[in-house]
Amino acid sequence: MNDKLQIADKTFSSRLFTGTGKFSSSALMKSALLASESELITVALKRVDVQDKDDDILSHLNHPRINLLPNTSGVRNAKEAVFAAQLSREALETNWIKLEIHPDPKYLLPDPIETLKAAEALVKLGFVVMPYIHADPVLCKRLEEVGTQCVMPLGAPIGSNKGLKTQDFLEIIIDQSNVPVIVDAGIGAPSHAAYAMELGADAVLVNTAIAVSQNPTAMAIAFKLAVEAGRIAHQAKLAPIVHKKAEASSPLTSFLN
Ligand SMILES: CC(=O)[C@@H](O)[C@H](O)COP(=O)(O)O
Repeated sequence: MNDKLQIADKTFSSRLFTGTGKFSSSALMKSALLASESELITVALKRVDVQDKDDDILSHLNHPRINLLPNTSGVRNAKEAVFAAQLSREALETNWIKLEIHPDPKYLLPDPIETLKAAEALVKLGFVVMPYIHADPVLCKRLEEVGTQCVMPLGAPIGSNKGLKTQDFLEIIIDQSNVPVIVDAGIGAPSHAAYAMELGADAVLVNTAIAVSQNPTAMAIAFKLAVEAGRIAHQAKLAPIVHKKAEASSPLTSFLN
C-alpha cells in the first residue's frame, strides 16, 4: 500500500516529524532522531551558526534520509519572520520554513495575525510554508487560502506534554482541510501521537517528549510505532462508539436453544 505523505515537492514515508531541542547531547539527539526514522527534522534558526557550514547541530543531522526544516522560533512578528526565513534560505539552501511566531515567552502561544501576515508574504517569496498555529479552524482555512503547504495546529502548549487538549478543534480542522494537517506541540506520549493519527491527522511533530525522556532513543522508537499504528487504525476505520447501552460481541442466545 502506498501511504506516503506528499508536501510540496517532497514525499515522506514517515509521518513522525521531530525537533532537535532539549537533548542532553548532540550524540543522543542523533541516536534518537535516527531511531525515530523521521525524515523531516526541525531546527531553530537561532541555534544554528549560519556562517559555519560545520556547525555542530547541522553536522549531526547530515544524513541522506533527513530533510532539515528550519524554524523561526524566537521571532516576534511577521517582519522578523520573513527576515529569518530569507536568511535561512541563503544559508541552508532550503526554501522550506516552519513559521513560528510566539512573542510571549511564558505560554509560547502563536500570534495568529502576525503568522497569517508572514505566511502570505513568504508564500509570495516562493517558500514552502509550514505554519505553527493554535487549533483554530478559521485561521487554518485562511492559511490554506494564502497558499501554505500544510497547517500545524497545536495539541497543547509547546513542551507541556499534555496531549490533545484541543481535540474538538483538531477534528474540525482535519475534517475541512485541503492541505495536510500536522499536529504539533504538546504531544507528551506515544498514545497521544497514536490518537492524533487515529483522528486523521496526516502527521505529528514531537520534540520534548522524546528529548527529555530518560531514554530518548527508545522513546523515539515508541513514537515511530505509535504513529504507524495510529495511521493504520485510521485507514482501517475505527468501530463506531455506541452510546447509552452495551452491545454484545456475541449473539445473546442461550446454549439451551
Ligand atoms: C521544536 C519545535 O518546533 C517545537 O516548537 C514544537 O512545537 C514541538 O513541541 P513539543 O516540544 O511540545 O513537542
